[in-house]
Amino acid sequence: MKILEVKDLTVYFYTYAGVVKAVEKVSFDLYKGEVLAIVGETGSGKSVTTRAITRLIQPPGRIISGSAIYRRDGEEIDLLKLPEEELRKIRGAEIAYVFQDPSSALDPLYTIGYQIGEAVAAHRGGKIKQYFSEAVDLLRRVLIPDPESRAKSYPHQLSGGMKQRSVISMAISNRPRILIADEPTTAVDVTVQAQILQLFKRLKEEFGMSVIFITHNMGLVAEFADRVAVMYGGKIVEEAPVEELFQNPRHPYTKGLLRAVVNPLNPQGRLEPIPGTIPNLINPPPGCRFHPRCLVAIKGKCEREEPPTVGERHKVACWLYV
Ligand SMILES: Nc1ncnc2c1ncn2[C@@H]1O[C@H](COP(=O)(O)OP(=O)(O)OP(=O)(O)O)[C@@H](O)[C@H]1O
Ligand code: NI
Repeated sequence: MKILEVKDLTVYFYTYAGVVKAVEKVSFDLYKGEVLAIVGETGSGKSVTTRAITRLIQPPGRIISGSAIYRRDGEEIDLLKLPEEELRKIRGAEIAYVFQDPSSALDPLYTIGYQIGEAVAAHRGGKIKQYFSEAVDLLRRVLIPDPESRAKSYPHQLSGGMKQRSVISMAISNRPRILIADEPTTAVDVTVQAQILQLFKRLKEEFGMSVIFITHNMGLVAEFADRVAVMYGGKIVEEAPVEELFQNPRHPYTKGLLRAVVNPLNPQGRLEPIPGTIPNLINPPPGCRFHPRCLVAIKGKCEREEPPTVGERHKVACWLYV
């Protein structure tokens, strides 16, 4: 069952240098209870896409067009058209985010327990104090040792990994239906990263939460994702179940990414830049945005016309498959 259906999402940034076409006609689905990974080089539009789902785009950015249909109890809600007041009730509660930098999500002046209580109270009402024991419970859930005393700690008293887990416990405090984790793992080492994703997996199984996670680490994708969307230059170029993508990548860009991963000198499977530079999104290449870097581009075609997306379970946008 689809819980979220993003269609033709387009987001531009109006800068002095020109209009940055950061995300253009991006479509993808999220199913109930699945983990969808979004991968792609820096600047490919992963964060902008996921932030736009609940309209977390600040000026000079603007959502130009598209829809984001959120399905809840038989209801269909277009998040891009919902009045801000109603969207605010969904954002943070039903659709929660964990952002790149855990420190920026925590207030140094308040204890962790207080801040988690605050997150709960914001959506359920009542006094922050009454949620303290729930905060301790949440910290236990994200495997923080000695949660009673941790709840009384201030952010600076915690390690990076602990801070990240505290932020996650805030994000899951209202049992979101969708959790969006934007590189939740860069602040911590790989073992902790894997533990956190393991935790998401458990939450997904426990209460059917759907997860979108953004990462540069293909090892984590292979281990934790059900499906993968690959972004390049503001577009999704390929989308497939995870085993399918690893065994049978179709887009030349995806193939390049995966070649970089099986490199034994790169044991953690981090994405390595493939030859060439990421496109300028003020003047993106015409046709297929990847064509200037593509070793198998079809002359007279790829630099002229944009490839359509074909396929059902395994989607690809490349002229080689049309
Ligand atoms: N405030 C802004 N002003 C102008 N351009 C922006 C702004 N925010 C994002 N962009 C542009 O939008 C594009 C997509 O950025 P985005 O942050 O979504 O990339 P990303 O895939 O998340 O990269 P990373 O892996 O580094 O996090 C980039 O070209 C970026 O320069
Ligand atoms: Ni990002």
